[in-house]
Amino acid sequence: MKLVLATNNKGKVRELSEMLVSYGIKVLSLNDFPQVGDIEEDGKTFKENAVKKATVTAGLTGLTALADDSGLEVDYLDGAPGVYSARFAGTEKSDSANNEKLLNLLAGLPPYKRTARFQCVIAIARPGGSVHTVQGTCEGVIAGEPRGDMGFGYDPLFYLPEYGKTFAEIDLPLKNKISHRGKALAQALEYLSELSNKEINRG
Ligand SMILES: O=c1nc[nH]c2c1ncn2[C@H]1C[C@H](O)[C@@H](COP(=O)(O)OP(=O)(O)OP(=O)(O)O)O1
Ligand SMILES: [Mg+2]
Repeated sequence: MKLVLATNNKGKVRELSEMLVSYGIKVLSLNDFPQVGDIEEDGKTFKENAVKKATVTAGLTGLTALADDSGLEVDYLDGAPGVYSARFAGTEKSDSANNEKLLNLLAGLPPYKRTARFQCVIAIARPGGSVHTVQGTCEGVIAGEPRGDMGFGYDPLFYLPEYGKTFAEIDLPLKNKISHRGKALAQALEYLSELSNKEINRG
């Protein structure tokens, strides 16, 4: 089975590919399809954005497309940055500027008030028009300073009390096991295996 990842985020591509390839799925990226330009993320929810990115990509490539819309919800900020996580500090989408803005907004706040969660909605769209969505969540605490250099985005600030580490301090297989994206993708893989079984049975 062939799947095109409807994302321009290299960190997501790395994490999604690692799991998909181990299931024998052939993974293509938007680099292979320049005709899919920038897709405006104008939805109010992760689900709306994921569905849009997957549907547009499936339509323009003629292949099954998988999109991920994700973000960080910080309780003290009433769920911000949420769907605006990528553009938190401006439209140029800088991870370091986003992290700095988040740290400044939480300056002096004790750990028990720094609770947060990552959300991920994965949408799988087929060229015929059908779309399936799944979601995953991962709870954590916003650290007082960045730690670690693995991962991407807000990983250096996303601290997991059970592990005593941030997402940027754990390796990719462990992150995929416990992360919002890994949990959503596990369900997406179940759906994909049902799809490919159906296709095989249809001959
Ligand atoms: O595991 C994660 N570890 C750290 N940060 C993360 C993670 N998962 C999402 N995030 C952050 C990155 C970005 O600030 C926003 C996603 O925004 P989102 O629009 O879904 O992705 P994006 O614009 O980077 O790429 P694209 O839309 O092409 O898939 O949440
Ligand atoms: Mg985006």
